[in-house]
Amino acid sequence: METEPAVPHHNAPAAGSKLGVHYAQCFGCGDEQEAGLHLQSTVGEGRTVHSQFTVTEAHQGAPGLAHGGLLACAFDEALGATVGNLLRKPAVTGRLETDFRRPVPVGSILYIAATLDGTAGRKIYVSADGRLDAEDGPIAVRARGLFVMVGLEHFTTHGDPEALEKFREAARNNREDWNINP
Ligand SMILES: CCCCCCCCCC(=O)SCCNC(=O)CCNC(=O)[C@H](O)C(C)(C)COP(=O)(O)OP(=O)(O)OC[C@H]1O[C@@H](n2cnc3c(N)ncnc32)[C@H](O)[C@@H]1OP(=O)(O)O
Repeated sequence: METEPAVPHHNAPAAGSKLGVHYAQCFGCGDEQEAGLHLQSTVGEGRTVHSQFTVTEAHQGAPGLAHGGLLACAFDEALGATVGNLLRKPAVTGRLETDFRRPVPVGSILYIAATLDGTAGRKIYVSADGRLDAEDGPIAVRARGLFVMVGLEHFTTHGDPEALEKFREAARNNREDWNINP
């Protein structure tokens, strides 16, 4: 199947829009996860979303350094926020590839710039660079993701329906026109 350019949904938030928490219990962005990443995202120009988070002591692998799996989590969240908010269709991570290029110390801020690269049927290709301490800082991590569009039954069948209602409530509060159905 040929890959096509990803076209943002006509109701996708405009460049400059800050994206809210999509689910309070989400480890990536939730405000009810004390040790979570508290990733904050803003829509950029074109098909991009800019996210950032501060690496804390709760995020360590080696002493004083971020855990690689946790950095992968940050990219999963940043790429997922890009897919979800720009395409406004439910999708889940099918594949996530990460290149760790530099250590990421506790106290640093990781700036993640993600771009929708294309779609092919239900598949969505997205990639991101994570830079240290500034939007133009040195690249510490790069990631590529494949997300797969799913129906709402993915979450009702495999997840917690009550939690899903919380998710939908948060989505309604963030943007009333969120279209959760693919
Ligand atoms: C505003 C919202 C913000 C949200 C942010 C959230 C960020 C966090 C996102 C996540 O972490 S989601 C949780 C982690 N992911 C999962 O739990 C997904 C678990 N996997 C599944 O449920 C299924 O495997 C999946 C839905 C991904 C695919 O199963 P399906 O049966 O629906 O589809 P299928 O297996 O036929 O695959 C569809 C296409 O994707 C391709 N595909 C699926 N998984 C792949 C893979 N891993 N690598 C390469 N290709 C893959 C597959 O080959 C196929 O390609 P073709 O259409 O060309 O044939």
